[in-house]
Amino acid sequence: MGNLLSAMFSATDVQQEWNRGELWAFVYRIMFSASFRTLFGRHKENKDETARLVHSMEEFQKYDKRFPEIISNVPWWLMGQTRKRYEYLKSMVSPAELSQRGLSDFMRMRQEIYTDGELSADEKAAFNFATMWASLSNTLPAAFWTLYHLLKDPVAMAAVRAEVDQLLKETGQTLENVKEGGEMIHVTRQQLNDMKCLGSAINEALRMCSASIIIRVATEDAELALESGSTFRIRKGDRVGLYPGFLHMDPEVYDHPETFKYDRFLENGQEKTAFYKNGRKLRHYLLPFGHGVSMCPGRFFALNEIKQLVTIVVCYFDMELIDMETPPMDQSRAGLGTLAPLNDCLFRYRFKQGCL
Ligand code: HEM
Repeated sequence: MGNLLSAMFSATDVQQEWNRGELWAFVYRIMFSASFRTLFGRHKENKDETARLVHSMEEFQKYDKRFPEIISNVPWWLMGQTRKRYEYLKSMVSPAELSQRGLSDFMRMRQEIYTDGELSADEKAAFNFATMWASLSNTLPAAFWTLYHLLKDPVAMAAVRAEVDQLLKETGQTLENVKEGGEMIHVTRQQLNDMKCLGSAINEALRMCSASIIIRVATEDAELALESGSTFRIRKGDRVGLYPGFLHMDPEVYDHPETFKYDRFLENGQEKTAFYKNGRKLRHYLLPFGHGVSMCPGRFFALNEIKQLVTIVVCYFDMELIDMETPPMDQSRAGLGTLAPLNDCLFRYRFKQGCL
């Protein structure tokens, strides 16, 4: 929460007048810097890294734009500065660099796993960068779409605001005692878990924007029977790609799947888990984080971070969309993770009265 708050305050002109900005760029900058600091820690010597982080973010953004080509094995020499950017970003998370930082438990445990093998420093840096990419490139679009849809739907935003208000009251916090440099809001992990309404809105954003292909290698010959009655014969060693996006947009499972319904995953104040297809209750109805042994290990972190972002926005800011037309999703990334908006959208924001 502390990293998000400081990223938020340094990314915004602290004033109570309306500021205009672009929502995707705003979310990107805040979430990049907060996520990086939370996962990889702060530098022990270089306390103020703002300029370095902004540069890394710009390099990451350019690298990530090329990701569909990188994954398709387009040679580096056809991709301009991409290789240089990759090397630079790897150096940000190399073992030597990480030894200078106060790492999160998650990253510390991953470093411990690597020491058991015989990986070179460069290979370890490459694995760390893969984690960095997996965390940022998926969480940032998910955070954007959650905030975008809440800003677009006043009923959804009012419901989330009521939940945040309730949480503040229960812990003796009020917006009046939140002052710059003074007391900051704080929420516990349990409180984040209890935010079912916001959790539902995030699930709904993920349902609509996640487009990962889950790839598995068959370890033995098998036969896959489909509902339609046809069967697929799978040989040992075959790669199987599953695309949950079809399920997420199936109108039989989710009525009006193109519409954002913040309470789709909410039932009597609890998380709704009953979804049906052909009259049968589905065991798996939402798979933005994959499934099984290699299911995303960062899912709790990502969900909590998005909840914290929205909580901060609700507590400290007035925010309104100026562009009301929903931007299309960047389909060039279909299959690779969550989809970012293809173009940015204007919004305006100001600090709430009493927050300065
Ligand atoms: C909304 C945000 C996120 C989404 C939608 C997402 C989605 C996914 C998906 C679909 C997979 C593949 C799972 C499978 O094959 O079954 C995956 C793997 C992975 N994710 Fe995430 N992820 C998110 C955030 C994060 C974060 C924040 C981190 C790190 C803190 C992270 C680290 C990883 C890693 C290391 C893997 C590889 C796991 C393995 O192969 O064993 N992800 N993620």
